[in-house]
Amino acid sequence: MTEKGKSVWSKSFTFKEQWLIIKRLWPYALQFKWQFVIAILAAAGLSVLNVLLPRLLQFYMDHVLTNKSASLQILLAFAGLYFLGTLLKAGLQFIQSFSYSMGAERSLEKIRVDLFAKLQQVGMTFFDQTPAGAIISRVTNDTKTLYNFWMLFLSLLVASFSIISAVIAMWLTDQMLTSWMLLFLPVLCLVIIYYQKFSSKIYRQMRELLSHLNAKLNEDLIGIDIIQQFRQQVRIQKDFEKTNQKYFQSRLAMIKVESLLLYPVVTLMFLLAEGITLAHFGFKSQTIFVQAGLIYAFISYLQAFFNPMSDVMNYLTFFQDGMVAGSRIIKIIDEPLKIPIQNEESAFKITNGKIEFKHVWFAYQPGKPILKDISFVAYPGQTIAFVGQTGSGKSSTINTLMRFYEFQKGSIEIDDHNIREYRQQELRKKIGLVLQEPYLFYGDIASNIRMFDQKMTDLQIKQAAEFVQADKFIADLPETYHQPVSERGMTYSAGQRQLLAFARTIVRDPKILILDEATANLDTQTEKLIQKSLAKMRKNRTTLIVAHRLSTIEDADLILVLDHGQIVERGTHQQLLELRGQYFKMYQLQHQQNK
Ligand SMILES: Nc1ncnc2c1ncn2[C@@H]1O[C@H](COP(=O)(O)OP(=O)(O)OP(=O)(O)O)[C@@H](O)[C@H]1O
Repeated sequence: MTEKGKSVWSKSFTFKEQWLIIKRLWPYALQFKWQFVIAILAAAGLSVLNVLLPRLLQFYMDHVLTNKSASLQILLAFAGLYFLGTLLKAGLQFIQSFSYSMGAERSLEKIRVDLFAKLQQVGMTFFDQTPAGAIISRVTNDTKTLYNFWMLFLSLLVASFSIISAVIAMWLTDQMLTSWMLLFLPVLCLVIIYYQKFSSKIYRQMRELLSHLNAKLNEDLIGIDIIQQFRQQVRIQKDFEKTNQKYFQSRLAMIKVESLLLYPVVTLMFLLAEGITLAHFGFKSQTIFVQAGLIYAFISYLQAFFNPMSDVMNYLTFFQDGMVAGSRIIKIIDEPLKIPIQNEESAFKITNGKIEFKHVWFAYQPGKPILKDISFVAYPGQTIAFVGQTGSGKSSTINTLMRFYEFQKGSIEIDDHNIREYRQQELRKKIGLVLQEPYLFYGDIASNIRMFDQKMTDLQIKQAAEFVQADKFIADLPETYHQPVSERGMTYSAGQRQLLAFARTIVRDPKILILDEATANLDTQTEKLIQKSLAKMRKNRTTLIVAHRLSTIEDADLILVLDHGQIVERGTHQQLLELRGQYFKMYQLQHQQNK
């Protein structure tokens, strides 16, 4: 739903907008043009066969069956010919459906790849502004919707071929009756338009309710611990049942509309046309002899004329959806890159790990500075700690150094070179970042340390685990380094997950280490254990630590106290205590709490 409560699915597009969307999606289809061309040729062949086969039967009924002197060979020849024709029809049907679906699926696969590639480049700002659920929906649901949109084109083509060939065949059989049948065309168009309007509305409601159901499910699963803690299960269950019931009702409405209108209306018109045909030939037979085969053939042409209409009606329901899905996909593909630019030609290497912030200003949103005039130097091997109230800008300082976001004023230097002068790969390789909540991937312990770098040896992984003292808990696991990890590693304790994150970082031997509240989620006992690993990791590395618990950073070479994005105090633990300012107050407060 949009902010005004109006659904995105009801967005209407002007003809120009629709044309632009189709024009943008067109190149994806063009890449698989041969699949589509083959499918179209098969569709054309099918429509020709659909009129040739009844013609053959007509001849058989009127000239062979009625001819008593026809030999068995002729009868068999007709049977064989009809059988071959039917076989060819089945073959063409297969080619049409298979080739078109392949082309459609391939083009959608390409769209998904492009979308994913774009998501890797758009930068953090995009993710701040776009909910994860919406992005997942773009890559999965919207591309799936486009499949039906592609199928609409096929159904329109098949219907056009079918109508043209049927009308030609009917015209050659009986011109007057064909003229009457042509009167059905505007009626059919009206039925299609009416059905499309009606069914699209219900379909849209159905989609909204489904996304509502998905969102509910997502929220309920993510917040399951809070739900249980606050004993909200019954309310949540009832809520879910209500949403589910609404969705069921909308599905029911859709099923009713489809069952009532989709096929029966076209069948009804076909029956009417059939009745007119029989009446027409009945009257005609009063004056001239009418052959039975001719009537059969004409009715078969009528089938070819009416049958594809149900498919067109069915797929037209997805037209609006296809437009919405297409426009949203294009929006991501066209999203301007917000990732900070690095000099990818540069050969600079980070060798010492000196970091210098010079009067850095940074804002997530224009005009709202979060970091104001930040300056400090971290000499190689030193540990610098950032402390301050929540929201004071500690993590934002790290975000600018990690180049997740572009800062606006001042400069950041590493080993006396502008940070923009390093290749992104060099920065990512030489700066190790450990966050408060480590993310473990589906796989096993080893793959989570290796981070899918196949060049890394098992020995390196073991050494890294030993270094951070993760080896002890790994040795106790039934499958040690091959113990499976699933569901973001939720079967491991917070401390174990953090040790794995340390091992994963240290195995890459970074020159600079950044710990953003890396021990905040741990109990004091585990934290003490982990501090030992951290002390080893920090040796010979420039380390920036963001911490709430001041006891963990007392030994830092420099402590920076941030307040509303500014450094308000700086010094060692001892110096800051003597200063009796903000740091002193924070220290006293924590000290009292710990007593
Ligand atoms: N991605 C973002 N987009 C917009 N504003 C943000 C974003 N991240 C943080 N902020 C804002 O920037 C300010 C500083 O946030 P930051 O995370 O740097 O604080 P912090 O000192 O690390 O806080 P904490 O100790 O709670 O982690 C806050 O006002 C916050 O609301």
